[in-house]
Amino acid sequence: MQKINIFDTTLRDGEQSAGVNLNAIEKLEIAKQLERLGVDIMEAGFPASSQGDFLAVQSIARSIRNSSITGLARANKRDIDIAWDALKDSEEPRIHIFLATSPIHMTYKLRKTPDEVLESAVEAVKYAKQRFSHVQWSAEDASRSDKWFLVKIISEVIQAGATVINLPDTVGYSTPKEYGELFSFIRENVPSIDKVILSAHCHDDLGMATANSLAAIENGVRQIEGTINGIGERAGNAALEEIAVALHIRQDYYQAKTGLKLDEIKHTSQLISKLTGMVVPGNKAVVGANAFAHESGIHQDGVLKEASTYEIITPELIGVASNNLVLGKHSGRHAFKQKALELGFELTPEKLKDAFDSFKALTDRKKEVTEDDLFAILTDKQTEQIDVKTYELQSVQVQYGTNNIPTATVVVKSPNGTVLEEAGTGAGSVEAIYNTLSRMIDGPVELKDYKLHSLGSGRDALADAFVKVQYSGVESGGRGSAQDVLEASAKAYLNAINRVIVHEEYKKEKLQV
Ligand SMILES: CC(=O)SCCNC(=O)CCNC(=O)[C@H](O)C(C)(C)COP(=O)(O)OP(=O)(O)OC[C@H]1O[C@@H](n2cnc3c(N)ncnc32)[C@H](O)[C@@H]1OP(=O)(O)O
Ligand SMILES: CC(C)C(=O)C(=O)O
Ligand SMILES: [Mg+2]
Repeated sequence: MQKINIFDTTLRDGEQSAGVNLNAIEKLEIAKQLERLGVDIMEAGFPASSQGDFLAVQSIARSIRNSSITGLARANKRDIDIAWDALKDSEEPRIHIFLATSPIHMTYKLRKTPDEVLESAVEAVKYAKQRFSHVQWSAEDASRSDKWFLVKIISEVIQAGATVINLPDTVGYSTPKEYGELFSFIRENVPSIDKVILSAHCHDDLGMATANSLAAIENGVRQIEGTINGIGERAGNAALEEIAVALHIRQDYYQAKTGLKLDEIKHTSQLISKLTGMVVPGNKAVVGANAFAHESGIHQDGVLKEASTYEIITPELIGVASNNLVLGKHSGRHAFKQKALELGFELTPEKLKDAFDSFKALTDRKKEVTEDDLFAILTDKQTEQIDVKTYELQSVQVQYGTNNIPTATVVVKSPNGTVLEEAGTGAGSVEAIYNTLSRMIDGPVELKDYKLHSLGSGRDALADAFVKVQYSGVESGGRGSAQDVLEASAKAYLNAINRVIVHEEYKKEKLQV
């Protein structure tokens, strides 16, 4: 059975999804979960792209021990130097250098001749090799590149010291047959190809990212790149959970496996969805809410008689509903802590106490506390920086009538401890709250996006609100969950502002060290 290395780029290419903006604290939480999932390599970011990304990559490189950490760099010395500074404390520092090789990218974007691109690639790999023992080189837009040019440049970067060669389908243009043949061609024509690991990196513009990745495996690729939930630039990257489960279920066909702990998939997917605000579609393969739901009579009849009639994947395989510990009004701290651990949360005693208090408050208002509810509470606590003073919602009240102008009265504790109270109106209840809150915040806030959905099912399901605001020169996303949609909306708005404040403090603290 061939082992396939999983290279997760949720924190780099995944974060390139339009509207997604994770701060360093959230990135570290995701990295810890990716480590639990068992990814072999984690691309933590693009250190030269911003100070925030540099700090995030550095903190991940210093904290994660069971996955290799890498960072992206362009083919220039500055990006490589910055990547080294961010990654040098990791267990096994590795760098990912990319440079486009297609005529269209070389001519119009890089404005370089093929010879100049070849020279830059070789120079960059040689330079990186002076520090990094693992150097991955990617031929950006490989699937639209001239194959003989690829043979030439790959041969030379291998000679310069590259240890992994990645041939991305950058714009999701390739078909499975073509993409597989590209790898066969390279394997046949680059004499030194056995010295390196070949990697595939697919995008989903034509909906073929998973199929293309699997075709690459059939043609000798030993590393697959992708993201959880398939998030990423434009239509996204290949969804790693789909590839890992496909290899597991169709071991008979592929004769290959990954080292992923498949029962961590659901938790990882939920965490990433919650922190990025990118909702997983119900019909999404493997992790969608309906992935194991049988609706029609003939299917239900078949499943009742013998599950394998319509069920090729069990929910337990990916970690859904694996235990019976039900939490409610009468549960205590021990059961709560146990449940938190089962859900993959290791909270400090202080945060665990806060989470327990929120859970108890919820049991007073809600008959049944579901795993989705617990997940929301625990994620909020886990990513909260309790030592930074932020805005705190104390109360929100809205008067609404079909013939009245909605009016909100909001009480908020500001970071300096002052309790502020304001009232304001809006075209709707949420707008009334947001107009009021914006007057209470120090500095202008511009609302860019607002989304609301329910967590789980049932009439007392929690509301989960997601907003995007522009504040202090930064675009920031915020989340809030509560039983009431208006409270969830108010919390999400303040959370977006607080994330900017926390991140500024985090940067100040890290840059002083
Ligand atoms: C396929 C991918 O996913 S690639 C990764 C894409 N990810 C990102 O771009 C996210 C982060 N990016 C950023 O924050 C910014 O683009 C930065 C900080 C990296 C660069 O910002 P700027 O210096 O303002 O440059 P800008 O983004 O406008 O243009 C990119 C420049 O890099 C050059 N470039 C692009 N790819 C490469 C490469 N692989 N190696 C060297 N130079 C490159 C372009 O030709 C252009 O150079 P020019 O200024 O001489 O024309
Ligand atoms: C940086 C490279 C590997 C990339 O993301 C792509 O080509 O899609
Ligand atoms: Mg990509």
